[in-house]
Amino acid sequence: MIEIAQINKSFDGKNQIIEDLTLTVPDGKIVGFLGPNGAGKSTTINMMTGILPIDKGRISLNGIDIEKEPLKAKQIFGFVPDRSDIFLRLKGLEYLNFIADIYQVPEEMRQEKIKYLTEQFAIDHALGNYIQSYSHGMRQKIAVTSVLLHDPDIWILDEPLTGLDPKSSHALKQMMREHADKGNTVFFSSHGLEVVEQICDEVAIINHGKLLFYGTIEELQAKYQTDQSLENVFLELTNDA
Ligand SMILES: Nc1ncnc2c1ncn2[C@@H]1O[C@H](COP(=O)(O)OP(=O)(O)OP(=O)(O)O)[C@@H](O)[C@H]1O
Repeated sequence: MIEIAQINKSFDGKNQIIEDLTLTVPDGKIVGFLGPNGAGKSTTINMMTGILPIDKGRISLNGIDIEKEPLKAKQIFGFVPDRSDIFLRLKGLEYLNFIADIYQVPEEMRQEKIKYLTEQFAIDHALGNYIQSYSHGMRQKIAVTSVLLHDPDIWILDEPLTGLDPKSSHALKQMMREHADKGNTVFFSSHGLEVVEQICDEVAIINHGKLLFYGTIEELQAKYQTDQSLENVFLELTNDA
């Protein structure tokens, strides 16, 4: 579970980028995090993962405060950022072993996870090559693999499906479903409303750093008294004009 309680963020001390945002992401569900460009999704995720300090408010992951106990909190979540900066001069397998060392993943589990994940993403054949030689999609896949190696309870994914081919995208969506069905937390940001409609149990919509809606798509439609697609409701909800 992720508990975000009244968080605020400003980069210049004047403009409030995130304002009194409160949101609880429950276990056992896939939750989509939506908002137009610049709404504050990445800023929120960066605070959830301890990359950015929180001006006011608090965030806890499975009850562990990200600012008070950052190392403990970081052991229980896996984070795929929107842009993955990975070590291009390492070979795929070297990189995965490096990350597995950091998280102290036992040898047997490491082998098993690397085999399973890289086969799912069809990059198992390329693990002996330098990451530098990988395509954009392959780099994304190795980044996702590295994040899932230590089997984190909470998955936080910033635009995880961007750049993945249909087969790998399908595999990742399936993994997200299985992970949530086991009672874990999956939280991901996306601009792909069709994907969100397809796999999310609930959605959180923000604009200008404020939460506009949190609930199921059916609840969203009921609230706005419409049976329109998520895309249409989203456009209406985030239309500033
Ligand atoms: N380091 C920073 N310094 C100053 N302003 C920033 C910084 N990072 C983000 N912002 C501003 O904060 C606002 C929210 O940005 P953020 O990246 O969180 O939005 P987003 O919802 O993730 O957008 P996108 O969908 O385009 O990725 C934007 O107006 C952005 O310009």
